[in-house]
Amino acid sequence: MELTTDVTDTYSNQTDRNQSSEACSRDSALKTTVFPLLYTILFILGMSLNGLAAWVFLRIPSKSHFIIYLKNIVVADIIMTLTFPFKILSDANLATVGVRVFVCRVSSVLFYLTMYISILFFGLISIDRCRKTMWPFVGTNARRLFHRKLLSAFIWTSLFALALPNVILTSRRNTSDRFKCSDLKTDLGLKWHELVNHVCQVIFWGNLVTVIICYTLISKELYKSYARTRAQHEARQGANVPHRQLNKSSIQVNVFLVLAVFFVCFVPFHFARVPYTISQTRGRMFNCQQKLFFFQLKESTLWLSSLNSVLDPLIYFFLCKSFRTSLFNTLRLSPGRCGELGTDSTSTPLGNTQT
Ligand SMILES: Nc1ncnc2c1ncn2[C@@H]1O[C@H](COP(=O)(O)OP(=O)(O)O)[C@@H](O)[C@H]1O
Repeated sequence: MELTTDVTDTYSNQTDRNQSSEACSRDSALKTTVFPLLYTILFILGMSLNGLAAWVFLRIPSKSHFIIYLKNIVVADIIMTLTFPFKILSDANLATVGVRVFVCRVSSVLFYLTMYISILFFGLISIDRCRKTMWPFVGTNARRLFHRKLLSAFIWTSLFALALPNVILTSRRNTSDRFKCSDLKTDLGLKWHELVNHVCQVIFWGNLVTVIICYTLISKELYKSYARTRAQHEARQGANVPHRQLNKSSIQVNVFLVLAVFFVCFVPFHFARVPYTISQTRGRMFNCQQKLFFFQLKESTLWLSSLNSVLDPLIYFFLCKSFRTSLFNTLRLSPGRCGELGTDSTSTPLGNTQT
């Protein structure tokens, strides 16, 4: 009798575990179908738009800080886009174990590396746009341009050095075919993974504050300049000037493009990342349902971050006049009304730059 009860208990425990591991399996339709489809769209758009952007930027000399930063973002976006096919295959369960290990060890690490490189260069772009707005007549010279190139190399090298241990310390053999990236990490690897995520949170929130401060200063400066121009115009004509209104709204859209991209793409991920990293490194604090929830939240917001690689080319188009001109020349198109985006005198110091 006792034996029967024991066996029944063991059986029901086993069944519970199986049921709960099924309920907690990551292999939902969201992971295996929806995200692979969404990433395929991003891959096609990202390769086309960033390929075109790289081709255009190759024709533009690095004559300003702004262009140097944008070129760095194009390179980061292309590398990020190239990691998507591995993620698609792995998430859709179409990849071999070897490819899934490669995703954990190399391609995901490259993905995050390029994401934080883009975030850092966005911060630098905001500072540069702010400087241009406050001191529009201060130019640059070869020495300063060289310093910006050195700074770019420093950013790539230091983020690479920070991410490299995530590759090296993902060295444990998988014991089953169903494994998570954290299962492949050594104890030190898990600690490093947590540390890197904390550092990356600091990088992100630091840059977000920088972008907000810079664009608030830019908006103020622009408004002053707009009010001045409008007053001069009204003094001359003594009437309302509707076409100015149109220019003002186009300026504001451009000013807030960088901010909007930053908020939509990166803020949700950085909120979701905190509990997910804790669930990876201190697993006992959560049950498997909670872990699954944090994973799905992280994956959904990660897609928004990946969307950044497709939205960046829009930023080049709207904020960089040299890019637009070179693009229209390359495609042998007439700029039409788009040429006006960067020629509005009130917007010259802003993002809508001649550089
Ligand atoms: N901010 C980061 N910088 C560099 N590498 C990272 C970063 N965040 C995670 N990684 C690495 O990317 C790989 C995938 O991590 P993660 O997305 O957390 O795992 P999972 O795909 O299992 O959810 C791991 O090797 C991890 O250490």
